[in-house]
Amino acid sequence: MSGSTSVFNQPKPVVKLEQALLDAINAGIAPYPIPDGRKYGYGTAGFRMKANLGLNHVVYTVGLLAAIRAKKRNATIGIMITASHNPAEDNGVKLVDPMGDMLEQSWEGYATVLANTSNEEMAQAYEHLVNETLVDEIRQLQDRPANIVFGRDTRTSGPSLIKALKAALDAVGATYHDYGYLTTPQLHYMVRCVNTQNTPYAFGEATEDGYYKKMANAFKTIMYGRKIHGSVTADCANGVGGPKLQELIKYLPTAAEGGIDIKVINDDVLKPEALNFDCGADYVKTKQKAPPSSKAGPNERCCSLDGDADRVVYYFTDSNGVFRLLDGDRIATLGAVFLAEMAEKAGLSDKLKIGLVQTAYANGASTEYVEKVLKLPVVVTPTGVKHLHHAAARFDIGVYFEANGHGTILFSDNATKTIRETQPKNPGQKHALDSLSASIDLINQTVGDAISDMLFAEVVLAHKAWTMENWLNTYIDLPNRLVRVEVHDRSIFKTEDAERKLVSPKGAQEEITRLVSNYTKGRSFARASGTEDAVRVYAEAYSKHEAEALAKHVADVVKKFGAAPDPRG
Ligand SMILES: CC(=O)N[C@H]1[C@@H](OP(=O)(O)O)O[C@H](CO)[C@@H](O)[C@@H]1O
Ligand SMILES: [Mg+2]
Repeated sequence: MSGSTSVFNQPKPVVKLEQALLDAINAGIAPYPIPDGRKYGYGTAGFRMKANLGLNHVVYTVGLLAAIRAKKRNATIGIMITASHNPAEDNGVKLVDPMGDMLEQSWEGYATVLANTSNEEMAQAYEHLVNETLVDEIRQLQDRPANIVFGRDTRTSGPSLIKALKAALDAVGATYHDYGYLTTPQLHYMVRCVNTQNTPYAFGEATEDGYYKKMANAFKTIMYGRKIHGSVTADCANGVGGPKLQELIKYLPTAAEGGIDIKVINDDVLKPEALNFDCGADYVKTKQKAPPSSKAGPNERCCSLDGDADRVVYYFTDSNGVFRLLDGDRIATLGAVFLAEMAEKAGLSDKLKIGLVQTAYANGASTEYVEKVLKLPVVVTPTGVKHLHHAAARFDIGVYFEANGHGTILFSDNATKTIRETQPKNPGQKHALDSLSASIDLINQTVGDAISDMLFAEVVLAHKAWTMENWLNTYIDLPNRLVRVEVHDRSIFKTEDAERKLVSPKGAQEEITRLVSNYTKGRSFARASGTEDAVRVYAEAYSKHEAEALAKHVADVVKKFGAAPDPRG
């Protein structure tokens, strides 16, 4: 992109990099020009697009940025190549920061600028970026090693993208480890393990074997003396989660040994076009039905992962043949019930502040259940996992989930220390402390992890001896409706109060508030999507009919305010 480097504060480099390095950067990117007219943006989920629209150019620039970020943080940085629940022909790339969290938001802009830089300007842009980000420390930092680890999902475009990535890392002399196939949360886990090894807060062994062992050991500890009833059918979206779950199963005790019977379906990674097709978490959540391939009978426990295994939802067909979804809100409340109960049994209720974090899309009945029945605080944040993650980190035990099934549970350093150092006074307290301690290891705290979340849900159901019906009956979801409205320019829809109120266009919120007041238990909001060119309208109310009517009326308000300007002026 011509002139792209002008966004950096320093128009002229303060420190000149060696010509050999700049030449290597230019030579490396030569095979990967930006196709005409393409523009890229680092969004909620990194860069994501049809793989053949210049994604290898983008991946190369992500490699360059990762090297700079690794020097800046003096730590290993992760890169994941995946397009999650998107169709097979898409792919994407995102960066993972040292503790296994998402790239710091202030660097997303650098990623976008570099991705939009033309091949001719790449070395110069890299030099500018080094000067911009490594500022005063530049002389020492430039000489620091840069270490990167990366993995990918099963898409056919993966190998060529990895080739572009390696070209970038080789050009700037970074060291790296290629993990091959990994789920997104496994890559996050590896990054945290690498960066914490030989420290008092070591996260684990940075290998797949280490990941499975840590999870399996924690599972055995919590399961002690409990029994999982029946089997769970896990739909793996024909993605990388399939083989990885199969691998984990080898480490887990079987049902006969007091363990778990996981029936893996949709785990065909040899048919690339099958990925996320008519299966997976996104299919089940948006279509509100089981994948057609599912053979599960009435009341049988099922769950679906997405293509990179960072989301999971549960479901079953009840005795009347009605499909019942237990989404992220349900997994969150299930986790909260268990952890609050264990904290109480461990005598730590006063010491551990447990809270739930949701977005405005969480069903109002789940919020009411947590606040009124569980008597735990609920915080609402804007959409996007990074917002939830940060809010959850403010609790001792912070449970966060998006309704779509992406979420995890965070334990603060204080909580971990308290749980691990409290001396039990009786067997009951010991069991509760052991269960809490094992939960810390079972849950992948770096990011939502479908496999770990699934095991945790299974363990909690076993502890409570709950059937799917029992779980469903903890509260009754308010009927709801999500509508997508296409408008002339979605950027005029600006919100406040965790996206629950529109501040612009002027007058729109007043109309929505007036509409909502006509409905029993009515709640509705409109916000611009961060991932699609549309405004989303969510509505819930006491009855299905009312929820649908409210959604339609609010969508009409959005259409009216979002209509194209009158061409006659
Ligand atoms: C209503 C909804 O499900 N929104 C999704 C969707 O965001 P939007 O900004 O609404 O397009 O994609 C995000 C990224 O995957 C995910 O975090 C979020 O939950
Ligand atoms: Mg995903």
